[in-house]
Amino acid sequence: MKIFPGIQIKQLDAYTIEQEPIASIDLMERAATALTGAIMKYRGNETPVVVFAGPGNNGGDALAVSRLLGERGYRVKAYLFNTSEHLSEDCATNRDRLLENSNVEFTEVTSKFEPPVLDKDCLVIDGLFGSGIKKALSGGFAAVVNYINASPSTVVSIDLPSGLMCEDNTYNIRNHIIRADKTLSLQLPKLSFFFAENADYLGEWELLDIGLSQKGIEETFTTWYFTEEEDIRKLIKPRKRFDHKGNYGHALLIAGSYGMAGASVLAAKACLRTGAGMVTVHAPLKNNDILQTAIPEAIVRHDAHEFCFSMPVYPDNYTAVAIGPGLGQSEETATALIEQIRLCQEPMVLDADALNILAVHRNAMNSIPRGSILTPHPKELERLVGKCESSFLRLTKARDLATTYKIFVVLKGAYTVIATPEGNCYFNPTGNPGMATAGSGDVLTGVLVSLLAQGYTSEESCKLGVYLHGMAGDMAKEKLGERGLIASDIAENLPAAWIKLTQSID
Ligand SMILES: NC(=O)C1=CN([C@@H]2O[C@H](COP(=O)(O)OP(=O)(O)OC[C@H]3O[C@@H](n4cnc5c(N)ncnc54)[C@H](OP(=O)(O)O)[C@@H]3O)[C@@H](O)[C@H]2O)[C@H](O)CC1
Ligand SMILES: [K+]
Repeated sequence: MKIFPGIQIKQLDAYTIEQEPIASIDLMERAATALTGAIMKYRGNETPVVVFAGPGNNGGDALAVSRLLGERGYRVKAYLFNTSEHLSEDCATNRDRLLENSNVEFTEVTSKFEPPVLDKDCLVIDGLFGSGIKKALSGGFAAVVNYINASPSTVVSIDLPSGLMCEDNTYNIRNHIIRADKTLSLQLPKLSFFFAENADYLGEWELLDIGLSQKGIEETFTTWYFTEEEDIRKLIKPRKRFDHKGNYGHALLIAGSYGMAGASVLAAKACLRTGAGMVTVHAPLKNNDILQTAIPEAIVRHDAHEFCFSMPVYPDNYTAVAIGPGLGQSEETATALIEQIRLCQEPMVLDADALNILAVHRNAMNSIPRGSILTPHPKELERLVGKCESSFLRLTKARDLATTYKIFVVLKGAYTVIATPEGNCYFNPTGNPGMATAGSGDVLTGVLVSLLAQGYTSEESCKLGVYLHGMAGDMAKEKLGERGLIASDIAENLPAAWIKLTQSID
């Protein structure tokens, strides 16, 4: 699914109006009908409703929703803020429709505003502003936002919480943004929905189909995408009757210093559970027994060093290489890592301490094979690119890193985002807060190198791997809940995630 900037949403709106064709006011009515349906599912008509409408089309939607809810037996009070005596055409038409023929208690606010009582049982519909704002709310509008936020009422926002911008909110005024319980967004998600610092404003968000032109959506350029299950299913390669383990690659995992053997166990297990034909773990001597006992399916290759990685591995015997989980950052390890990167010519996976070492030895970034996959969490990314003031700026820097070095950057978190060497960004929908637990990233590294070893391209491996990892976490959550979930559970649930993803394929 594509994610468009606000300006392109406006163009798409205009394109739909022209191409379908449909009158602008009728498109608004279609949006209002979808919104009304979703609100009716959320709260029955015993709930008193107070609507706050702004002067633009977001306000127009809100006034149309007021009328439709009124027709469906809801008790509705609607306030239209027309303080600069200028309404969008469709907003004005909806005001007139509301005045003409409805049981809605309507107030047009032109100067002084006497706020209504907003109690716990009341549902507030926030239609002050949507995708049309360009700067932070201020003055009277900020006061209304504060009044709504201070109330105990449940708040549903139309399209976006008023005051939140579609993309960059780095310099927005945070307490001038509506804190919604639910956001009903029209047709497509907005970029700002994917950023942690906006979660409390959005509440739960849901998309409503308002029939914007599919052709328009297909033809409109974007670099931002929200991955859907059907995109992922298309990537999966079938397995054939006469296949043998040689067909599914041999992954090399360089991981786990002494005391961190668990990282290599988790990654190796995940690598096997994702379907690699063979897995070799290169580990310090001291970790041999742990690995051989914990994961008998893996081959263990011994470093000359007892405690850490010190000896680069010739990569030609392997289909794909991953390095980093639990590796440590000693000087010997750093030197070996840099040499390892130089030896590798094919895309590799770099995670955890490999990234921390690269942050200190920036020159080595130039030796990373094109198409390699880096999997930083936000702190690791910041060590590589410097401090980021907001998630939007962090995304921009992750993308710059990907395009500069022609690599894939998998920035981990809720909605893990994959930045490609071409500068595209794919947000992943699967996963849950239970996965915020030690070792979760090691499992992802194992999944990614497994897919690379099986012959998936780097881009396919990132999209499929991140999705599968999140799905395994979601399946683990179904059985265990979020709090007690640990990284091994993610690895253990990879087979179940594969089964779910390949239903109707295998
Ligand atoms: N394609 C769709 O998804 C559809 C969306 N619809 C709805 O339309 C809105 C977007 O409507 P738009 O009129 O473009 O924008 P807004 O309603 O958000 O606000 C515009 C008005 O607000 C004024 N404004 C802007 N910033 C501020 C501010 N910081 N303080 C005060 N006032 C502000 C702006 O004034 P200008 O002087 O800048 O013109 C406008 O008056 C979308 O979110 C959906 O809800 C359609 O209904 C269906 C199709
Ligand atoms: K809104």
